[in-house]
Amino acid sequence: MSASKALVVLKDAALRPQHFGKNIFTNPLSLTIKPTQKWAITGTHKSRFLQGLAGQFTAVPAKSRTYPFLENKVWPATACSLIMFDTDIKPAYLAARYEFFREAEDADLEAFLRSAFHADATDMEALEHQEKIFKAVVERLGLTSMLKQWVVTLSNGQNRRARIARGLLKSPRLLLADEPFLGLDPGATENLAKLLDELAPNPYVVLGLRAHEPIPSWITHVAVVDESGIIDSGTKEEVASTIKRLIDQRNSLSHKADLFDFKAENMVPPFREGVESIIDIDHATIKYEDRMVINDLKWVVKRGERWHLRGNNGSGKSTLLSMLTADHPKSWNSKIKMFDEPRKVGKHNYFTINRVIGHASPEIHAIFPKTLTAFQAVENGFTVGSFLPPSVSAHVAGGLTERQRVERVNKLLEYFKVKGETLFSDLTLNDQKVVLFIRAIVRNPEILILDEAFSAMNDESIFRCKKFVDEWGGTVIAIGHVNDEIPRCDKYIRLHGGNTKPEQGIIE
Ligand SMILES: Nc1ncnc2c1ncn2[C@@H]1O[C@H](COP(=O)(O)OP(=O)(O)OP(=O)(O)O)[C@@H](O)[C@H]1O
Repeated sequence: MSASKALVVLKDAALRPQHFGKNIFTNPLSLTIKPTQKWAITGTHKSRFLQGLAGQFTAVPAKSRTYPFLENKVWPATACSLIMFDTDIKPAYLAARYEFFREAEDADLEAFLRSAFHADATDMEALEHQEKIFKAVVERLGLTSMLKQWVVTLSNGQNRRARIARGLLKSPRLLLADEPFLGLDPGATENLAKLLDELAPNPYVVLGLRAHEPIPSWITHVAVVDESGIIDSGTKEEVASTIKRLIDQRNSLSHKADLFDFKAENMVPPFREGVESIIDIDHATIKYEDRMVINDLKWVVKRGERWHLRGNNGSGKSTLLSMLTADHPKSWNSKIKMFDEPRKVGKHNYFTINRVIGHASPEIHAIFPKTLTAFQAVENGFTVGSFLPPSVSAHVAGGLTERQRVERVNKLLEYFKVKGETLFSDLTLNDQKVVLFIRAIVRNPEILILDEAFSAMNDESIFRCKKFVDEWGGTVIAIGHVNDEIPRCDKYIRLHGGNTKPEQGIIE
């Protein structure tokens, strides 16, 4: 391998799913990625472009996409590793995550990571090398203390880091990481950005970033891609004005009149006479074996309040929400009051609790039945429970007639521009997230829980969803590491894992 040979050369290339299929980009693509350059790809079609760089899709004509740095017999699609987070969410079953017995096929983190190694590496030198890389990658990604933990119990941010680690342990020659920082807290983002900078040439790295995401300082070149193809490419400085234009377009969306034409008719949040607090948690603590995750939490949520639940990856945010939604075994605790009533087995059950909650989260997305149409998926929001398929959860809530329910589903789908007859699996990632958001609000819940609900949505959808939640007057608890991707909140609670008590305050 010559260190001076280009990594990827596209020369008037058309990319197609199959040889005779339709071109993915309207215009032919030309771009050369040199080993001395560090590229980021951005724009609306960056993920498809990254797939093309990773050797997926057919390039027409055949020689229009080449990998000069690879030896002749190396197959590009195996030498290049593409990590995409948006389409491949952890398939953790909500409740199973917190249960204490495991299925035989569950793996601990160490086994999961080691499965990346080639089984044929048997000589001592190769094995020693593997161990060295294993230790370095695990340490750099802050995973050492979790090696014996079941993969399914990792938090979202920890799970992402685990998957990047596994991608690196496969020893690709070129690593393409699409939105690797999504869902990571600022500290984890900084560490990962530093690691990705230092890796080249083992492997070379290309990033996929959203236009408004900060570009790491070490990125030297950027390509901006939309459905037509590459609209600009060059050094970071050369494309700065194109990126600014994209960000300006995004910001101007909030002023578009047609975004505000939806009236949340009949969706005035229910009111309970004489009820003081919606949620009242009185000094609760949660431990996994000896490890404290939630430390002495005292939290009162009043009607109509909007809370931003903050904290680093692994600080206990999802654990807290799972207590509220009765997905956690410790949810049955009289220290948790809802509507001034302490939770009691016999008096409350999973369905009575979730009847008042609308919930969208990455976990629900991961286990959501993909064979429903968008209409059925939203309608499923009238059945109580965060994950059960409609045939199982027959508890219908919402106080509407069937006709009114159908009308509301159709109106919401229309407002959010999603076609009801499309299969959930055929929707774009953006539309899947939108459908899950509508599913959470369709029943007009008393408490709306939005756990990273807007992340990976496009700008227009984020504006529409935020606008909707801002107009709707119910109680909201939102999680999101990026401020742009949460609705307006007036209070925050910050969790610190087991080390320090949670802190609370007003958002100015
Ligand atoms: N069953 C379990 N056994 C042991 N540890 C667990 C278990 N379930 C969760 N954890 C740990 O509890 C901690 C809190 O996880 P949680 O998912 O609540 O974090 P989070 O704040 O939501 O993180 P993120 O921002 O990454 O989504 C993590 O360190 C996680 O690894």
